[in-house]
This record gives sequence, C-alpha cells and structure tokens, in this order.
Amino acid sequence: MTITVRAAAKFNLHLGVGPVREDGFHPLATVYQAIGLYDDVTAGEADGWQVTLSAEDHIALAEVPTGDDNIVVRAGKALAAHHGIDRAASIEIHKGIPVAGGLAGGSADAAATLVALDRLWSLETSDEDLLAIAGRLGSDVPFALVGATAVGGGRGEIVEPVADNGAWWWVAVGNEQGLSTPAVYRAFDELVGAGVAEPQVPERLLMALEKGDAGLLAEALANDLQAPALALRPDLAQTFADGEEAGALAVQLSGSGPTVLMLCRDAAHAREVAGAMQAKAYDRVWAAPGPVAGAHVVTY
Ligand SMILES: C[C@@](CO)(OP(=O)(O)O)[C@H](O)COP(=O)(O)OP(=O)(O)OC[C@H]1O[C@@H](n2ccc(N)nc2=O)[C@H](O)[C@@H]1O
Ligand SMILES: Nc1ncnc2c1ncn2[C@@H]1O[C@H](COP(=O)(O)OP(=O)(O)O)[C@@H](O)[C@H]1O
Repeated sequence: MTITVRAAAKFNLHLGVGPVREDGFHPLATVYQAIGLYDDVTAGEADGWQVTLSAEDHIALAEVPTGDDNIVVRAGKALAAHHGIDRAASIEIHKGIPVAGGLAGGSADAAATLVALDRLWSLETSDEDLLAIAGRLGSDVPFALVGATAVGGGRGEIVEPVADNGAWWWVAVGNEQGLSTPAVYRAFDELVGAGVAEPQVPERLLMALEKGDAGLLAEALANDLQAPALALRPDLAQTFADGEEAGALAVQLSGSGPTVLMLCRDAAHAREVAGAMQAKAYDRVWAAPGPVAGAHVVTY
C-alpha cells in the first residue's frame, strides 16, 4: 500500500522579525498564507529509509539530499520515536515547489510525510502531537500542516488561524540560484542589529484579509527579511521593477527569498502579469491562488 499526501507552499504576507534570541532563532510575528504550488509525497512500506525525487519543469533538485539529511527522513524518524516504534518507509517526493526559494518546500514535505506515515502505520496521532513534532522539525512545518491563512508566533512554529475572506491570486517568480535562510537572518542582524523592537502583526493586514480587499492587502504587505535579502542579492531588484511594470498590485519577497511574489486582482490579471513576466524572459513563473489547504491525503 502507498499513500500520497499533498502539501502547499507558503507565502509570508507579513514577516516581522525581532532581535535574535539566545538560542539563535529570531522571534517572529508573521502571517502565513498557503498558496497553490504543491509537493506530493508518497509513502510506502520498506525495511530501510529510501528517498526518491522528481519535479515539475524548471525545478532544480541538485540541492535536495536523498539520504538521512532529507527532512522527510527526519520527520519519519521523529514520528516513529514519538510512538516508540522501530519502522522505516520509502518516500517519493514530487516537487512542484521551487527548492530553497523561501516557499518552505522542505517544510511542506515534512508535514506531508507526518500525515502520510501516520496513516500508513495506522498511528492516529493527535493533532496536538503532530503539531508539536512538526515544530521540532522546523519553524515553518506546523503551518504546512494547517494551511489556509494563519498568524505565526514564537520562532514561527506557534500557529493560529485567522479570518481570510479573500480569493487571492499571486504570481510567483523563481530564481535559478537559491538563497540560504540562515544567511539572510545573519544579514538581518548585521543590517538592523539587536536594537529592533519585538515584532507585531499589523491590524490593517488582518482587516484587509477579513474584507478580502486586494487594494488594502497590497498596502499592508511587509517583509523584514526583504532588505537583508536584497543586500545579499542586489540582482533581485530588477525582478521587483519588472513585476511593477507588469502591473502587479504589489511585489514582495517570499520569506527569506529569492522567490518574488506579485499580488494580482484576480485569475485573469494573474495570467496577464505571468504572461508579461514570461515575455521579459523569466522562465520560472507560476500563477497560484491562495489560501489553499494544508497537508492532505490525495490517494491511498
Ligand atoms: C524565513 C522563513 C519565514 O517563514 O521561511 P523561508 O523563507 O526560509 O521559507 C522561516 O522563518 C524559516 O523557517 P525554517 O526554514 O523552517 O527554519 P528552521 O529550519 O526552523 O531554521 C533554519 C535556520 O533559520 C534561522 N531562523 C529560523 C527561524 C527563525 N524564527 N529565526 C531564525 O533565525 C536560524 O538560523 C535557523 O538555524
Ligand atoms: N525535502 C526537501 N525539499 C527541499 N529541500 C530540502 C528537503 N530536505 C532537505 N532540504 C534542504 O533544505 C534547504 C531549504 O529548502 P526549502 O525548504 O526548499 O527552502 P526554504 O527554506 O527557502 O523555504 C534545501 O536547500 C535543501 O538542502
């Protein structure tokens, strides 16, 4: 038997970052939205851990490990340890989420693996325990379980759903070269220093989501990692300028980058902006709706 679970990419509508903590992590006040770019994870019975990879066009797999460093193996081992069982599995990952793009693709795979193995091994792990295991795997993993739109606190792992009445459309523009998340947080420390205030989620963003108003959302987007990421990768400024020229309502870096997200009015406008970016010779361009569901079983 095999079980396939689908998990979505995330975009941080707001990413407020505070002064680095003693454990090396930064306190966050973020608003995550799950958007329609997906990885599928298929889990099957096996005697030892095996990871195989495939991907949609224009998604490079070179940086993704196939051994025990793959986050899906860490996820599987953590779930087995939680239940005190000694089991392994084969995990096939089909990536539709660009790697090292600031879209939390690895976190999506980890969340999908927890859901798939919980079902494959008939464990019936409680949601509370799954979220706790997810939080230990990575700051973004709990959100990949819940999906939709949610506020993230702590180092990002404490998630609380928020009202979102929008039917949003995004254009994501990827980049050939990934960007390392720790390097961007270090650049944040250097640029902004320890003097920065504790971050907060702005009320006007929550209002824009509740109203489902794209004009208001365009004005409320913000990302504290955007300036440090652009300091590391000044070439990205051209993508921002091109997105604005293509008619996007707003252009913002996704998390720690380098993927750039463009807010559109609706599906037709997203197709138009995506076409304009392709005409400018960008070849990693995806239109995606949001919010979408968290990790969910698609076949078994
Ligand atoms: C920046 C964000 C925004 O959502 O996403 P990405 O753009 O990477 O997808 C996240 O904070 C990334 O979360 P995730 O990729 O799960 O990070 P983790 O594995 O927990 O941590 C990797 C490293 O990032 C840094 N880190 C992460 C989270 C945080 N709140 N403060 C940090 O300083 C630390 O250096 C840590 O060692
Ligand atoms: N299943 C996985 N998918 C993607 N990357 C993985 C995976 N497992 C481990 N990694 C490592 O995690 C790094 C960050 O990956 P990813 O989650 O795609 O990006 P980001 O942290 O920018 O959102 C990759 O460069 C890769 O080395």
